[in-house]
Amino acid sequence: MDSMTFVLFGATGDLAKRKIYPALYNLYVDGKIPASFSVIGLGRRELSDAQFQSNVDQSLTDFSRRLSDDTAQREQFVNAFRYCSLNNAHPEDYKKLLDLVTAREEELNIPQNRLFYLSVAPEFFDVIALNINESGLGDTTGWKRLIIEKPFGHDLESARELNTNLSKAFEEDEIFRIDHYLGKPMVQNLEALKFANPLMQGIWNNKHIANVQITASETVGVEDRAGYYDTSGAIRDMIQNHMLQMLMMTAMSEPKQVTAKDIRASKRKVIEALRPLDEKSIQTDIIRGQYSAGEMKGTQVPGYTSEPGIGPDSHNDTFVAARLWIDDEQWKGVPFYIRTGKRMHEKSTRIVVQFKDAANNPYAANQEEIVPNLLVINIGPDEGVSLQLNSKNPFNDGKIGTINMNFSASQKDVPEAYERLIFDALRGDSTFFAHWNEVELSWQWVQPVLEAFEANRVTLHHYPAGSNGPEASDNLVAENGFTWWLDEKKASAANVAIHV
Ligand SMILES: NC(=O)C1=CN([C@@H]2O[C@H](COP(=O)(O)OP(=O)(O)OC[C@H]3O[C@@H](n4cnc5c(N)ncnc54)[C@H](OP(=O)(O)O)[C@@H]3O)[C@@H](O)[C@H]2O)C=CC1
Ligand SMILES: O=C1O[C@H](COP(=O)(O)O)[C@@H](O)[C@H](O)[C@H]1O
Repeated sequence: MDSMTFVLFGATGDLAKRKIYPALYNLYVDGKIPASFSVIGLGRRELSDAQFQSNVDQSLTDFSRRLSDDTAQREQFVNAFRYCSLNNAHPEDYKKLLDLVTAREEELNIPQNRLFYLSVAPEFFDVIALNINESGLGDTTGWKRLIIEKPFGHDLESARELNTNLSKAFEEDEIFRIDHYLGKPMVQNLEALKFANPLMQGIWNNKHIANVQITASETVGVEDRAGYYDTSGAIRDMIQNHMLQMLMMTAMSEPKQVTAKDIRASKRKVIEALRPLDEKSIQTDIIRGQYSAGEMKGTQVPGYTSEPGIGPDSHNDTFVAARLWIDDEQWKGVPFYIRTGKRMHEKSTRIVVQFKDAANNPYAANQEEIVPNLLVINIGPDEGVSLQLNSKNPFNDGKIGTINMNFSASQKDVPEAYERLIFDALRGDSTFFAHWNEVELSWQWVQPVLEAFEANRVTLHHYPAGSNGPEASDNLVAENGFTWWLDEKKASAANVAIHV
């Protein structure tokens, strides 16, 4: 691993303290970052190095998944941090930053390898890249890389504009666009599950698969992010990025080799083959929802429009379900359903693959109940895979019953998504970062939906907090003769479609 300088914009922010410092620390403890490294934290407020180091240390106490007993090691880690007060929009501040970065490189005698991490609001992404370029910070004799947080644009046009601006300062292979779902172990495991097992490889197609369901349900509501979420909604917050990324990872065909280039090429083929939505299919294949007041684990919670910071007339989507079609030979005729929502019954991210029924089922004549074979990939909070099969039940006169073969992947102390992703960026492996083509094509698919939502041309279904979303989402899968698998509890209260 190359020695390097980690330049962190937004070093006094929430993400830095909750995710980035603990991730760096755990990598350090595991010997996964170079012995000689320097971190330069940036923010507008004035802090001394000692104050900054103490804040970093506190964030480890508060958020690290583990703390080493070795206090000398922790001290050494924190000593690598320096702080520089900088306003993202002030070019003169970048000169000061360049001086500090260079001085530290000389002091530590390390090459000019610089990783710039933009943990700041998206409106700063362009201006920071521009200033890095113009100040000379980007003129290194080593490598330079940029890690950029979401959201990558607000719509297709702004994403393209952002990309054009970033590419004036960084090449595509220097840009690491974070989608933290790509850092989740079971999402990363999808390729191995499919391609390292001939059993799966042979049946991963429309001859054997009836439908695929990808769910990311959350129990939390808007929390304290009203300003961001009310202008984003589930469609931008989850569908454009995490959900489409999971769809690409699930549907992609075998890459030539297990390299970033080939995996990304396979993913790109999926998103390219995604059937575009027209006005008619937006009406039939997209379900928009918003939570109303309801009960979560015995506690009454307010509806979305009564949340702090949200106006009573908000039409924002807190739930989206969609039916997608991948128009290629492998997936022709197989519906892919995706859905995500806040204030739902349970926190669960999972992929359920339902296999087709056998063409000839000799047990049908005996009127025995044969259930579909299901492959369930649990992404979180529990991680694992289970396969639902039919089998004779010795305790029930040898009648056919359902068995589940379970593999639980949950382990204590596994690296978190940010840890894996930062480690990959440090070693220049972009496999689990979103390539610009994927981001652009995702926005392209989503764009007509954004416009239809904004013009209020899609029914907004209200679902009670604590339910599995609007009934319309159940109907979406029922139309093809399916049901959402593994929904523990159906909404008891009626769902109401209120207006168009
Ligand atoms: N928090 C989270 O869980 C997640 C966050 N993200 C993304 O990460 C990014 C950062 O989020 P988060 O940490 O929550 O944001 P915060 O609002 O907590 O932090 C923002 C940071 O930006 C700095 N900042 C703000 N304005 C300026 C400026 N003009 N010049 C220099 N620095 C400035 C602030 O420092 P100071 O006040 O000292 O100027 C602070 O360090 C965003 O893009 C967000 O969408 C993505 C996923 C999850
Ligand atoms: O990116 C985001 O993801 C979280 C859900 O992430 P998870 O890892 O807990 O599944 C979501 O709550 C948030 O709104 C969104 O911005």
